This record gives sequence, structure tokens and C-alpha cells, in this order.
Amino acid sequence: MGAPSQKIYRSWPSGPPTYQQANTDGSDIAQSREWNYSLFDCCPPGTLCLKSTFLPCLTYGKTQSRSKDPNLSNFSYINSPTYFLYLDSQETIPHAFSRALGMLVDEEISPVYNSKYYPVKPGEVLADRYQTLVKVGWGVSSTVWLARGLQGPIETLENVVALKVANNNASFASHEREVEEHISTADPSHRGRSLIRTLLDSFEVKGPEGSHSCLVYPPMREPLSIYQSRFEDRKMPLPLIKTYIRALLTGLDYLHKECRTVHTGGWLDLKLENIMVSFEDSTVLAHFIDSQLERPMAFKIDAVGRPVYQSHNNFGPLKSLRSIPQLVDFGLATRLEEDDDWGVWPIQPDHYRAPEVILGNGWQMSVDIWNLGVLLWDMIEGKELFRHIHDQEGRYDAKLHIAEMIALLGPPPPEILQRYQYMREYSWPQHVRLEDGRLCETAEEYFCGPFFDNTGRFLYEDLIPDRKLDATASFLGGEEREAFLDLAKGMLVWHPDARKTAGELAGHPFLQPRETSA
Ligand SMILES: Nc1ncnc2c1ncn2[C@@H]1O[C@H](COP(=O)(O)OP(=O)(O)OP(=O)(O)O)[C@@H](O)[C@H]1O
Repeated sequence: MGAPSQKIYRSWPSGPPTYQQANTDGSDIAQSREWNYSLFDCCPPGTLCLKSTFLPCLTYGKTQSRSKDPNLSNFSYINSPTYFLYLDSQETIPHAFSRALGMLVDEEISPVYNSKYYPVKPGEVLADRYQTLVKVGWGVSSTVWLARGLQGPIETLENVVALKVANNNASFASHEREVEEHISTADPSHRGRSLIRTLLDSFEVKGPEGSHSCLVYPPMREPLSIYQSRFEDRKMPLPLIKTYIRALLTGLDYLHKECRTVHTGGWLDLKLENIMVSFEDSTVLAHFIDSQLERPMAFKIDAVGRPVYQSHNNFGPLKSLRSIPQLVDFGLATRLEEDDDWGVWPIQPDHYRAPEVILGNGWQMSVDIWNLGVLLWDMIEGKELFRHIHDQEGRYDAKLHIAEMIALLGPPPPEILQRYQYMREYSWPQHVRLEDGRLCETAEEYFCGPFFDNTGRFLYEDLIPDRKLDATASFLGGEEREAFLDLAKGMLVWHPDARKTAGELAGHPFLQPRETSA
């Protein structure tokens, strides 16, 4: 599905109806270029990156030269130290990547890959303040690099940051910066603030295709999706999962109450990839950086001449379980300042989509609670809760999704259906484009409704699968299972206002540490 054409929210033109009011009113990029290792046309990039990790003077030289000669008219990457390091490095170049010819790498996999990614190279100095070390990730609109800040003592680990270099068309980047600045300052004393990724700095760089925003963050170990894979059968120990869920709820409590911000706002929401885990021990990062010496990143040149580096994000086995989770990626977050501000456009990845989004009833903070409720199954069982939401061709089908919600939770209460009927008349302030190019004005058009008739009867009763929520938690036994279901039932509620708040849920008995008997 395509994203909304503009990132806005608007309340209803005549004032948003409350549930009560509604009740009464009834490249193809050719991937043929070879992998290679050159960086500045003179030395292998990975090696340069690694050398510069340990010998910052090597690549920092550009910054130093710039301070003497701002135009860099006489600057050369080849200076005597570089040259010797280049010679010295020849033996460390791995050859394994030659087999990667024609392969799609990292961001190239994105269906919307284009040259709008800034061509970051390892060792590059950005804005005279950060020197890139190694690429650790990518998204549909950015690449993420570990970098060293050049303004403090440059060899210390404290100076290592993560740089998110946004695409030049990424309007999300300025939005993300604004939201994150707001989050950083709303109430720094709230416990939940540390559970949300905070921005350390931001700047712009000029690339061949225009200007790119760069957002600077503390470095993190990895997304929860990778962290999970470090445990047998991808199953984290239950006490640890409980701690994580409690932490995420504390973060959401801060986000919702103090920042009046919904994490959701587009297609990329609360999911395992958007929960990052901190380093359990500073030596993990130190060893990772050291290890890059032996294992420089491979890269290729894409059809338009942009280098595409293969990210390195394996920080190795866990040394302890002392990591903490953080919510990241606020590029599509939505601020709803007033109680009667509503989001109205379609949001959330299919699997996590809340009923009020599909029905077009408008959404607020509680849409994140539904999302996290669904995510509980991914976190604990490593499997998705909703299993029948795609048609035989694998396309998302909202009526199947509603049918499965009815199976698991029972039918929606009357006030939801009344509001649904009321909101069917509502057209979005802006059309939203579907992947096939069609423009939609209403949620009903977008999600191929209607779903209920005027009497509130579901139009596709034959699609309701034979599943019950209680039967989906067989991964837990006895009291744990009951407590877990009680928690989930406070989150997976048709009526958005009846969902428990993040703050209430964080105190749920299922999430409290158990006293161990002496
Ligand atoms: N602070 C960080 N430390 C280490 N790695 C990071 C950090 N932030 C992001 N990453 C890595 O970069 C990847 C992409 O980051 P992020 O999700 O912020 O980018 P994005 O362009 O918004 O992605 P998308 O929009 O496709 O979800 C993450 O999945 C993670 O692997």
C-alpha cells in the first residue's frame, strides 16, 4: 500500500465527533557492477575505515587540511601515511565478495531504491564533525553508520555515535528531527524518556543529488528482531521479555502523556525492528570496531555510480542480559496536541493495524496500545497473532482481518458500529494513493469496505475463523497464561477509549518481577 501523500493530521471539518455524538447521530537498478573495495580511488575502503578507527589522523587529515585550506585545493588523500597504510592493507582485503556480482545489497533491496541515498563512504568526514566508521543499517529512506565525533577526544568510545543519513527527498527527516527534539525536551525527568531514542545532534550534508539531513544518535547494539535470534528458538527468557514490555510501556506512557505523540503515523510502526537494544557492555562496541580491521565492508557501485556498502551489524554473542530496549524511528510519528485531535489517514503495517484505522473511525494514542498488544505474540512466541489476513495471492485483505478480530475478540460493540456508520460519510482532507495508483477519498474505498450493514451485521460471517484468543497463548501455562491474557485483553479492545493506557498497563501483575523464594 502506498503511504499517504502528505504527513498531516486534521480533525473533522465540523469538529470531531466523540463516540457519544456518533452514537446519537446514529532500477530497476542494474546490479551488474562488481563488488570492490576502493574508497577514495586510492585505497581499500574497509581498510581505510579500520585504519582510521585506530589512526584517526589518516582520514581526519582532510579535516585538518580543510582548516588550513578551506577550499582543499591542494588536498590529496594520498599522503605518506595513507600510502603506507594502503600498501600495508593489501593483505587484509578479503576476496569472498567477488561471488556477490549482480546481487542486491542492503538498501538496493528496497522497492523504492534510487540515487536519493547519500553516497556515504567509510572514513568520510561529514560536516567537519563526524567521521564515518562502518555502516550498521539501512531503511527505506536512510543508511545508518557508526561514526566518530571529531570534536572531543576522538579515540574514546564515548565519541562513537550512530549517524542516520537520510535520503535527499526525505521530508520525514525534518519531521523526525522535530518530533525527537520535542520528545527530548518534553519532560526530561520522566522515567520513560530514556526508553525512547533521543537525538544528540543533527546537520545537513550536500550530496550529488541535493541536501541530506543527518540525525545523530547514541549507538545501539541491534534491533529486537536480531537480538531475539541470539536465544534458542528465538525465545528470550520470559522474565527478560516482561522487563522489556514494561520498559516499552513506560516509554509509551511518556510518549503519549507528556509528548502527546503517537509512535504510529505511517506504515512503519511498533515492530521488532523499531525496538533497539542497548549495548550490555561497552567492550562489545570496542571489540566490534576492532574486528572491522579484519573484515572490511564490501561494496559495489550501482548503475548510477553510487557506492552501496554491505552493512555490518553483528555485534556478536551476548555478554550479559543487561541491555535495555528503546523505541526508535519517529519519522512518521504523529503529534496530537489536543484531546480532540484525531489521525484520520490509513496507517500501520497490515498485521498491527488497529480496527479503528480499517473502519475509518479516526485514531489517537491508543492505536499504539493495540499495536503493542499484537506485538506481544511476536515477542513471546516469535509468531504473529493474526494469521488469516492475506488472500490466496498474499494480498492484505481487511475483511479477513476484521473477521479474525471478531473470532478472537467477539463482535465490535454497538458504539463502534454506530461510529463506523457515521464516519462512512467522512472524506479525507487529502486523497490517499493506493499502490496501483488509484486515489481514495475514504477508508472504505481504501480498505475495500463496507464491512457491516446498517444493522451492524458483519457482511462476511463465513470468513470468521474458528480461533479464540484464549487458545492463542498455549506457549504459557497456568497462572502465567491467565495473567498474560488479562494483560493482552486490556490492549486488544475494539473500543479505543476502553483500552488501558500505557501507564496502567506497565503496572500489570504479569509484568512485575516475581519474588524468588530464598
Ligand atoms: N542508534 C543506532 N545504533 C545502531 N544501529 C542503528 C541505530 N539506529 C538505527 N540503526 C540501524 O539502522 C537500521 C535503520 O534505522 P531506522 O529504522 O532508524 O531507519 P529508517 O530509514 O527510518 O528505516 P525504515 O523507515 O525503513 O524503518 C535499523 O534497523 C538498525 O539496524
